[in-house]
Amino acid sequence: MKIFSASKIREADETTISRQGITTGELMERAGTEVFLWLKKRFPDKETVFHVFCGKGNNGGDGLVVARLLHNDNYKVVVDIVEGTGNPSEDFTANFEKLEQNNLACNTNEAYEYKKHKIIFLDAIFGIGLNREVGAEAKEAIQRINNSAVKIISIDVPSGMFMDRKSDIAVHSDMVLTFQFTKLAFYLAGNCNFIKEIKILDIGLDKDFIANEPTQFFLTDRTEAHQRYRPVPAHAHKGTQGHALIIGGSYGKIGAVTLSSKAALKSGCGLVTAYIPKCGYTIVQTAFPEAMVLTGGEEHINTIAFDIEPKAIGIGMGLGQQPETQQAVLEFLKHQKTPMVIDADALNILSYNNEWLNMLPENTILTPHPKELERLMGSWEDDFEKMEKIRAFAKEHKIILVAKDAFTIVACNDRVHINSTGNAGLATGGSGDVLTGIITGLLAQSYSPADAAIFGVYLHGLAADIGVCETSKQAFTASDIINYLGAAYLKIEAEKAQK
Ligand SMILES: NC(=O)C1=CN([C@@H]2O[C@H](COP(=O)(O)OP(=O)(O)OC[C@H]3O[C@@H](n4cnc5c(N)ncnc54)[C@H](OP(=O)(O)O)[C@@H]3O)[C@@H](O)[C@H]2O)[C@@H](O)CC1
Ligand SMILES: [K+]
Repeated sequence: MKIFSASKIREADETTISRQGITTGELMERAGTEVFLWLKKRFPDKETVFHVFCGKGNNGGDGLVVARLLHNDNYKVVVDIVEGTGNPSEDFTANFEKLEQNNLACNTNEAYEYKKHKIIFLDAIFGIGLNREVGAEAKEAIQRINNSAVKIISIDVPSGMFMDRKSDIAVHSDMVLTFQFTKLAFYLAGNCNFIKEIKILDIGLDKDFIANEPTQFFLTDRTEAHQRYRPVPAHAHKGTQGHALIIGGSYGKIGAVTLSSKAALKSGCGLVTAYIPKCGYTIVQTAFPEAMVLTGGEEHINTIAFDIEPKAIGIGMGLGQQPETQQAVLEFLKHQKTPMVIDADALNILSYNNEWLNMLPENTILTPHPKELERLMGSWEDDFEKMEKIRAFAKEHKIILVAKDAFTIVACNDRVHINSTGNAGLATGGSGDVLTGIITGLLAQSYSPADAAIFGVYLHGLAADIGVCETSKQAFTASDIINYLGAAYLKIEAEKAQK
């Protein structure tokens, strides 16, 4: 799914108004109606109290439409107009007047007499139009909302959240009902406390505009993942499903390479060879009998040489950074032409030898976690700068960068893809090793590097989303990601079949 900037969303808005021959007020009525219908379905109990906090712009206007529709549908509605939210917009004023005509008064300071669990706060103070720091009055309203113990639903965006820069204060939403497009700011690490759940409401913006307007940002949602997924061909055999080579491990870190190798095979490739130091030989052969094993070095890898022809290579997991290992990795990378995923210690070795980055084959995939990312490309001021640096770094070195985070980012071909699956259960040792294994396994199955990275990250997160429902987040381990890969594939197959 495309992610547009606030100014592009305004363009979509204007194009829709002109092509569909409607007014801005009619579009606002449509947007408010979608919110109303969603709320009505989710909260059918007419005793529910909706306390709507409105700013004076169009986000506040949306809030007023919702308030009126709820009121006319016999819900209990309380409306507060928040001061210090700019000059009233035309459509805000029109809807404010309609509210009076419908006998719904604002700012009545009405005390709730209702049971607490039936109160819902609707946040319509600011939307995508926030363009300066929030002033004292609006801040107070935001704090009041946040300090409440009730369910908070934001219209379009959590009020106070900037679309293009770091936000210091914003509503902490349980649910954001956002119009037509998801927003980039929702996925940034610094904003993760502001949103628990996102629901995109279709408000019928112009389809041609959405299809044709270019953007650099995409959300890897279900549709996007389905497009990249390649089912196993009916005539497949282990020779056609690709051979993955996983290089890594050192004394005490053989688990990393074992996890990675298992994940590669479970992602669907035909054969897996693990290239490890001799100290891991019995461990890998015993823990993972499906793998073939090659060795180089005793307790750490000191040479990388083999006579097999893998279709993809994953390197770095548990490798260590002994000088001999570093030398072996650099020598190895110098001659590589095979599609490759570089992770962990192999990435660190590359960061100390930055000039090597340009020698990597085009579209080599790098999978750093935040610390490794910083070592590779330097630090960043905020999430927006980080995103921009990632995009530019991938472009400059003609590589694919998989920046692991709560919402993992894949930068390739001057585009940024934000993953939508995964959860805090993935914050566990070895989950990165598993991801590298999955992506290598997909590469071996002839996925393009971009598809392997984007779909691999999605699949990894989906396995965790399915898994934690049975294991809990606390008890979820990297091995569970591998165990639930099958369920993730089955879910994707079932969703595709439903279409
Ligand atoms: N496009 C769509 O798909 C549709 C969009 N719709 C809705 O419109 C929303 C965008 O509305 P919006 O442009 O009126 O801006 P909004 O966020 O309400 O802010 C209000 C105004 O406040 C001001 N202001 C800014 N910062 C401030 C501050 N710190 N402190 C005080 N004031 C501040 C600033 O005005 P200024 O003072 O700069 O003139 C700004 O314009 C969008 O999120 C969605 O809900 C739907 O109705 C229809 C379909
Ligand atoms: K809002």
